[in-house]
Amino acid sequence: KLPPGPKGLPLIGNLHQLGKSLHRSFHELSQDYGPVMFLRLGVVPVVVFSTREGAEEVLKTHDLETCTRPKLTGTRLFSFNYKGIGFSQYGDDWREMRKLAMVELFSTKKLKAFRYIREEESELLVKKISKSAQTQTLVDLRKVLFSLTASTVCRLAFGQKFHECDFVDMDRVEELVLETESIIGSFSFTDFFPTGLGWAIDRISGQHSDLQKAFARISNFFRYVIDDHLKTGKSQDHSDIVDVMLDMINKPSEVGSFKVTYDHLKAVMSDVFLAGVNAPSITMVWAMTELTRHPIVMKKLQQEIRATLGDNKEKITEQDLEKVHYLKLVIQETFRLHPPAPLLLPRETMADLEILGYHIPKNTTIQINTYSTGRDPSCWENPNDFIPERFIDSPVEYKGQHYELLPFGAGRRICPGIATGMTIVELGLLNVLYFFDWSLPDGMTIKDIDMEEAGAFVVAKKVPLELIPTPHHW
Ligand code: HEM
Repeated sequence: KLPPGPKGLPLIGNLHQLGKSLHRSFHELSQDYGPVMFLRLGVVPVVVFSTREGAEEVLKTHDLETCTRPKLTGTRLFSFNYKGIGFSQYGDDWREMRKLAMVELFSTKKLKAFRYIREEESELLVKKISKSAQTQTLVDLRKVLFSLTASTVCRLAFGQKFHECDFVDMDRVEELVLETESIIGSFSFTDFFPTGLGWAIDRISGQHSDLQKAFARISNFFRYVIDDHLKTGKSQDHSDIVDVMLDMINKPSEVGSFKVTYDHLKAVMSDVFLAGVNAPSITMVWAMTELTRHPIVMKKLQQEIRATLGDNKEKITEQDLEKVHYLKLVIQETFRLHPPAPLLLPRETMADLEILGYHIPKNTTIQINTYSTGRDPSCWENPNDFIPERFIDSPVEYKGQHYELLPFGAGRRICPGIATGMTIVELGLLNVLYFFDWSLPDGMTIKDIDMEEAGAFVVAKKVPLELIPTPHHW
C-alpha cells in the first residue's frame, strides 16, 4: 500500500505538476492528497511528509534507515564524488568527515575560542552601516548581512580575512554561492529519466555545461585558498580545518586508518561554503523583514534589548546574547514561517519501510516539508501570523527535538552548524537592532514590502530589503 498521490503521466510522472518552488508545490498538493504523499519525478519515487507526526516517524523512529542521501549529478560534482558531509551517502566518508568537522569546527571548545572572530566581524558590520547612517542612505540588508556571514564563516573555517585578501572580493563570493546553490537546486534530467534520454536533454538544454562551469569556478576558488595555506603555512588567525586536513594529507597516520585526500578537503570546504554561508544571512533578512512589517514587535524588541544592555555600549559581546530573551523568540518565529531550507536536504530509504501505515520502498527519496509543518493549524494557532509571543512558556525549540519546528533538521543528518549559525544570527541581529533605528524609504509603506521567495533548496527573500538606518540616540 503506497501513500496516495496525484496521478502522473507516462515517462515524466508528476514533474509537470511542480512549479519553480518545490516546497510550495508539495504544500499545495498535500492539501488534496494528505500528509504522506507519493509522487514520481520521472523514474524516481518520492514520498513527501507534511506533518509533525510524519517528520517524527522518519527522523526519530526510522532515523538509521532514512539517513542516506540520494545520488544526484549536481551533488556528486560539488561533493567531489561524495567525499564530504552534506551530500554524501551514509558511510565511512560521511562519518569521518562529520566527526572531524565536529571537533575542528563545531566543538564547544572551538566555539569559545573563535568568539573574537564573530565579535570582530560584527563590529565591522556596525562600522559599515554607520557610514550609510551618517548620510541617511539606503542599506541593502541582504548585501551587508551576507558579507557578515561569509566573512565570519570563511574566517572560522578557512582562516581567511576576505577584506584583506587579494584573491577574492565579497561580491564575487556572493555570486559564487548563489550561482552554485541555484545550479545544484535545478533539475538535471539525467537524474530523473532513463540514462540516454536524460543525458541528451541535459546536454541540449545547457544544464550539463552550466554545472561544469559553476564547478570549475568553485574549484578554482578552493584551489586559491589551499595554495594560500600551503604558501603561508598556518593561517593568519588560528589553525583552521584546512590546516588540519592538509596535515592529515601530508602525514598520513598508521596503516589501515582512514585516508584523507584533497577531494575530502575540497568537499568539506564545499560543505562549509554552501551550507554555512547563506542560511544565517537569509534568516537575518527574513527576521528584519518581519520586524519591519510588524513595527509594534520591532519597538518591543528594541526596547527590551536597550533596557537590558543599557545605554551607550560601545560594543556588543556574545555574553550579551544570554540576556535578550525576546530576540530568541523573534528568531524562532522567523524560522517557523521562513525556514531557509524548507525541505531540509533530501534523504533516501536504505530498506523497505512501513511508515504511518504505508509501504515505502527501498531507494525512495524522502522529503520533509518544514514549510508545511510550520504552518500546520493543528500545531499552531493563527499559523500565518507573525507572533513571537507564541513561544513564551512553550517547550518548543529549534534544536531537532520538536518536529513541528525543524529549521536545522533532526536525527543523524541534523545540521552540525546549529550553534555557530545561531550565534552569527543572534549577534548580527543584536548589533543591527541595538545601534540603529530602521525606516522604509520615502514613499514606501509596510504594504509595499514584497514577500516573494527565490531559490530551490535554499530559499531567500527575492526582492532586496532596503532600509534607512539612523544611529540610535540615547
Ligand atoms: C541559520 C543557520 C543554518 C540553518 C538554518 C541550517 C540548516 C540546515 C539544514 C536544514 C540542514 C539539513 C539537515 C537535515 O537534512 O536534517 C543542514 C545541514 C548541514 N549544515 Fe546547516 N544550517 C545553518 C548553518 C550552518 C553553518 C553555519 C554550517 C557550517 C559552517 C552548516 C553546515 C551544515 C552541514 C555540513 C550540513 C550537512 C549535515 C549532514 O548531512 O550530515 N550549517 N543545515
